[in-house]
Amino acid sequence: MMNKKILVVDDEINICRSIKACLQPEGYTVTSCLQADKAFSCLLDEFFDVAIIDIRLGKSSGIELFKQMLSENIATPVIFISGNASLNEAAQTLKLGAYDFIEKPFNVDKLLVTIKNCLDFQKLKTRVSNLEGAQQSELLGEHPLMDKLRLEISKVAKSDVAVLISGESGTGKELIAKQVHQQSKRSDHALVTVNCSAIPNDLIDSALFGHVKGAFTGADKHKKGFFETADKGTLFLDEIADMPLSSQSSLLRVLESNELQKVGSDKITKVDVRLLAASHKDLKAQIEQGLFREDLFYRINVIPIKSPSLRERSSDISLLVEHFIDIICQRNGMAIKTIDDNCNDILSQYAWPGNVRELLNAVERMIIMGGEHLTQIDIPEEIQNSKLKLALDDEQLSLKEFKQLMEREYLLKKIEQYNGNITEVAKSLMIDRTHLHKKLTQHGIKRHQSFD
Ligand SMILES: Nc1ncnc2c1ncn2[C@@H]1O[C@H](COP(=O)(O)OP(=O)(O)OP(=O)(O)O)[C@@H](O)[C@H]1O
Repeated sequence: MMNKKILVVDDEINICRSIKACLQPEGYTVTSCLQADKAFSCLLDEFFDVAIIDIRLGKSSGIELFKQMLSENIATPVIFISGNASLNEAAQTLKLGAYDFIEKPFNVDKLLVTIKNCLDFQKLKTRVSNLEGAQQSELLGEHPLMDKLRLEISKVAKSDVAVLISGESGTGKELIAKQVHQQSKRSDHALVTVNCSAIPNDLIDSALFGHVKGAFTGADKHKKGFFETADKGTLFLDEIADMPLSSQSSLLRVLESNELQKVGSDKITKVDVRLLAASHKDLKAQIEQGLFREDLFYRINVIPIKSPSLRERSSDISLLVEHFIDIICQRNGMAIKTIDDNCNDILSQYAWPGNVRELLNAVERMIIMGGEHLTQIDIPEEIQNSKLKLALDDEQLSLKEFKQLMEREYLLKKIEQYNGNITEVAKSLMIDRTHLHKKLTQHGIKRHQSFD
């Protein structure tokens, strides 16, 4: 049984009946509607794999219904049917993005083939967008901790259990969730990502479970929640520690029963969702402070995965930098820039509190502001300054080495301050230009393109 859901919208009851009679024996579940407004509320309430809509619906129009669907981001593909529509109207439906148009009276085989092609096309579209997503969501790193992480991902992807991804901010928790989804049997369906900290507390329930029209002030239409959008796919709840306690109870109920009630409704809707969650906060500490429900913690933490900080795998920094240079230059239509080897030493010594996200931003800044060959002076100041702090803390450093290091850092800072203008730098340091050039050679500071 293929169990695909089809919505038929036609104001002639006999057409609805005859389409139902052809589709049901083929394993389709068919819902019929005689009016556009009823059809629209069905589409808001439930997910359909295909909608078959008549262009002329008594007083209303199938094309208007389709426009309403587009404005609500209802992604159900539409096949239009009509016995008396003009060529112009047929062309209009296709232009708006309908999958196909069939003229009435149609033969059963033609309808069945069109539905099957439409379903195949949808499947292909999801695959292509997943593949595109997979390309952008490659987890880079050759450190053994990354090999371990990739192995864990491939194992959990084969199961359907809840996974809790922990790790500092910017370590790639969202990428891990994408990988788990893409490698799982749910990859032909949606991965819905929700950042719980970005939704106001009083709207979380309606965002997750949906609401019906009039459920609260401002609820002027029915709305599907993230759970229903993720039906048959994966729901990734990022920053789950920020979810209020009352919503945590509702979430637990839904996870245990696989059923939900929209806010303001007593109708029960079945959902089939795999849950992934992430937090950079320590959930055990949150439980102790009474901020997170212990029973929910056990429900979402069936398998824990830890995303390592960049500090723990600093040997991966040069590889990440090269990759980011390639993608950022390509994205901005620039020739690929090169980078000095000693930049990697400096970048590897920094603590990276914002992890890979901070590294990505730093490289982006260096590319935008720097020349064709990136050198130490292109590295953002706060990262350079951290080197001074490290030097001060380094008990192995001799006075001579410390003085050399300070001198080098000071020269770089001045060069940046005067945009590489050597005459100005020499003047500010109260030495002559020849002396300054000698110092630069001695410290291996290369001439930047904007030097004089
Ligand atoms: N191993 C990696 N390889 C390539 N890119 C990575 C890697 N880890 C993280 N990134 C990139 O770093 C950025 C931040 O990653 P992501 O959003 O997944 O982190 P996060 O842990 O979910 O952060 P937060 O806790 O703030 O939500 C993204 O642009 C992501 O593509």
